[in-house]
Amino acid sequence: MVDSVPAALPSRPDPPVNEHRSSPIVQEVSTPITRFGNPPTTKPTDTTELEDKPYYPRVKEALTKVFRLQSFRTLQLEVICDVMEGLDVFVLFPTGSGKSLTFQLPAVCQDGMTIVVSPLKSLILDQHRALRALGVDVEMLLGEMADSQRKEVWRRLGSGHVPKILYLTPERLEMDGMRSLLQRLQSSGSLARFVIDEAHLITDWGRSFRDAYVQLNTLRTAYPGVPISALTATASPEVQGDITTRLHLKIHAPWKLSANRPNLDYDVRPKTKNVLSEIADFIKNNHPRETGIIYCSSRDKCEEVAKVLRDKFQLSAKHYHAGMADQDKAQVQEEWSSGRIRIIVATIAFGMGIDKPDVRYVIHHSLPNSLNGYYQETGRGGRDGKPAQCILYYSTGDFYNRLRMIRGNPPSQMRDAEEDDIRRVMGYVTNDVQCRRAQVLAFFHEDFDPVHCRQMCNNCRDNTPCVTEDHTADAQKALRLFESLSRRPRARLTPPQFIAALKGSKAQMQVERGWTNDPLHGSCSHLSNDVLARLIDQMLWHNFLSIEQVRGSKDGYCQNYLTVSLSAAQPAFAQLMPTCPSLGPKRMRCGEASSSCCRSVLAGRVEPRVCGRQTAADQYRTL
Ligand SMILES: Nc1ncnc2c1ncn2[C@@H]1O[C@H](COP(=O)(O)OP(=O)(O)OP(=O)(O)O)[C@@H](O)[C@H]1O
Repeated sequence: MVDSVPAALPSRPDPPVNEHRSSPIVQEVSTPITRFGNPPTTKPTDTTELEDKPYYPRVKEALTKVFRLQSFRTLQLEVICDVMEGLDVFVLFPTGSGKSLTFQLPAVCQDGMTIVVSPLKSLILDQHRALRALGVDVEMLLGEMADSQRKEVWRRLGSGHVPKILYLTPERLEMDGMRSLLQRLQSSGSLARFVIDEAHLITDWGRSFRDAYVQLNTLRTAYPGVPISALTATASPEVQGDITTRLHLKIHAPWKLSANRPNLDYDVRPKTKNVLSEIADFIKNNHPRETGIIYCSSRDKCEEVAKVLRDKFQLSAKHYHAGMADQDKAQVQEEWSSGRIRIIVATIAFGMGIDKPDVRYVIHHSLPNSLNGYYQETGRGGRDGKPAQCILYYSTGDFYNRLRMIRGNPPSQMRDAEEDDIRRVMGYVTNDVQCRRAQVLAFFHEDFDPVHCRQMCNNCRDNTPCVTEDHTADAQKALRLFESLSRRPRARLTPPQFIAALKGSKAQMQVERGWTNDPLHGSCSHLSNDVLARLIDQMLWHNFLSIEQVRGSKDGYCQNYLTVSLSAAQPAFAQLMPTCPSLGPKRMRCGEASSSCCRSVLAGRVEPRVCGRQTAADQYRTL
């Protein structure tokens, strides 16, 4: 069983107030140009101007006295001033950068109530508890609350003595009575603002039919004049546009910081059958006493991995997934947060709202579902600003499993988008040339100069020279041969049989089936098996070919057969250029593919070109 949508999590324990409140991440985010080179997307203003604002003394006092923080992080004050002036704001800051303060602090300083719409019970419980610990007048409305508690909150809301902040899920906002109550509060001037936390879900869960998030598009018309804040760590320009339109935000542009997390080290490794002992060695050698997260794609896998780490490698690991009882989840999360267990092996149900500062590694035992998810999941690491390692293990098998799962659903736009997501992930993991950080950031349409990666990814650390070889013509011949062979009787081809046909094999079955008579049989005999296997993989990941699984009637085992998805004759083919740069101990001359070819990317949207030697950064553009 797989956890696809983050399910409600139990709360985590009270954060102490607060040993990481002036954590080094402040430095990192606030000095991006000098220390990390990558400038924030919105230029910080000269804050002396903002310090002249009439409300500044109140704001500054709240920062130190209520929130017990010493200074603002980059752009926090700018956003807070907009909020104090009753403007809509769209805050696009990376994970762990301190978005919450941009609405919590003004809420404390302003008259009226700020309503915070948040997707997960765990996020709500957590922020509610942390704010109460700071002495802020905050309430929440959750389905799971005791009747008496809920009634008390309703009574407060009805009496006009409203709290400064009210947290609820989007579904609560839709419930009977809530709209009329809020309209009454609005007419009495008691409604200060709506805040939509994790606003990317308006688009994402719109796709997965979380209707209540989509319904937020009526806030502006139902409560005209009430300002809105939208907050997220991840939104492509399209998603930003979608959020702005759906919420009818009146903004000039989002407040944006670079999504770069400079203290995260990105590493991608092929997954072998020894993956668990590799993981155990990595933990024992590098982080024997530190905390980490291991993400798996299914509930069963989480349980299995945690058990092996415990029983075989004597590591302190427990599993966590949405199939567990609330109480068990709460207990595991508490044990991990407090450091009694060091490793949590989880599905993506464990993610949003996890604010443990000292997570030193995040390992993906299976492929993440999307690059967006990968960014969010790795974003749980290093929230204290200190280095954290992110290792992703990938295998073609995991890709097919995910694809099969997606295709198990009826055709829909969402299914297509999910398929697109996993293909992009494969594009990322197999691009072992371009800076990983640059690839991740490019997904968010952010240009990143790999120089500023400071060798904090496995591609930047790898100095092996490489060349690009243009195999478009070979790929086209291969597809034409495949189309031709698959029109014949008994024409099912497995990938090894197809490679053999491309190499011109005279094996008995190739001859018997008449494949050797095809004029294109053997047309790629000049390529090594490795290069051909990679070419076929590229065509699979980019949907020129697909895999059909057939269960054998005798042994019950599944066999993978290739099928055609996109014909070589289609114009889309020319837009994708499978390339296969090869590795060698010395610089390779163009066209010299070594049989140990093991670095390859598919440079999409790049015009086919003659091969030539260039730097990795010149050669590759983002998919
Ligand atoms: N000005 C500040 N100085 C020091 N610490 C801060 C400051 N602002 C926020 N923090 C701390 O940074 C941590 C992350 O803040 P917050 O939870 O608001 O991040 P976020 O941007 O919402 O991240 P995510 O999107 O991952 O949930 C918290 O522990 C918070 O107390």
